[in-house]
Amino acid sequence: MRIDVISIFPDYLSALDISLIGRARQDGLLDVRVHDLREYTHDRHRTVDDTPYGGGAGMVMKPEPWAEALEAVAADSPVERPTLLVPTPSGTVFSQPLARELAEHEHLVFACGRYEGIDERVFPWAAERFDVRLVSLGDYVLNGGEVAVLAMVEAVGRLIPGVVGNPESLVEESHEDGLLEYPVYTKPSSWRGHDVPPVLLSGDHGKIAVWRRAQQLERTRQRRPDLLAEEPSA
Ligand SMILES: COc1cc(COC(=O)c2cn[nH]c2)cc(-c2cccnc2)c1
Repeated sequence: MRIDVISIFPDYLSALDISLIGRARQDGLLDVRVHDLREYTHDRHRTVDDTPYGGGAGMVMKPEPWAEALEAVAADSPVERPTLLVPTPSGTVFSQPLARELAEHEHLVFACGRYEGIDERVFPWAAERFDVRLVSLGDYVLNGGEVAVLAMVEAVGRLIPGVVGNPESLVEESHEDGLLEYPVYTKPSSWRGHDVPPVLLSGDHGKIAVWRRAQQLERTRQRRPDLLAEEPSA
């Protein structure tokens, strides 16, 4: 998979050089390229933003640098229509199913917005060449999309075969089956007056599986009842 990230703070993405994603890049499983949006400006001050039409506080990212950066990325894309992902509070919610879908794509391009956002006209313009997805990581506002991109690249990258050493560890995990994960424990079995639930020391794998599923349901009921909400019957 090829991943391109466009940002005015490319160094923010240096976390992609280390750990799991860094190793996957060294192993040739991921081709990650980070681009400085300012390389696509032509004025002395390398301007990427301007005041908002209609007034209001803050600044808006100019469309032209984005168009030139996206054209450059599309020019040597391995596919006809790369997927353009734009982290924004006004996007559809990112999820494990979406991460699984994106892990099948050949070329992902991430646009990191800053300021109050990107000129809205960039998205219909980009839609001629890209499959444009505005994606939210949650109902809060960050100063820029970089942190969200790091999260999404990790969520998607770890699903690519070979990136995670033991693919078994990808099966039983939070949200994979729509429920929160069960509690986990390791040695010592008694720690500062807190003991590991005895069932986990029983060696009875059937009972352990039942206990774990019950824990998942209880946790999900307590912390994320929305995940259990019944789909409205059609
Ligand atoms: C592309 O346009 C953006 C992107 C971002 C960065 O992403 C997030 O904040 C985010 C992504 N999932 N959850 C939060 C922030 C704004 C923004 C909007 C209003 C005021 N201030 C900033 C606009």
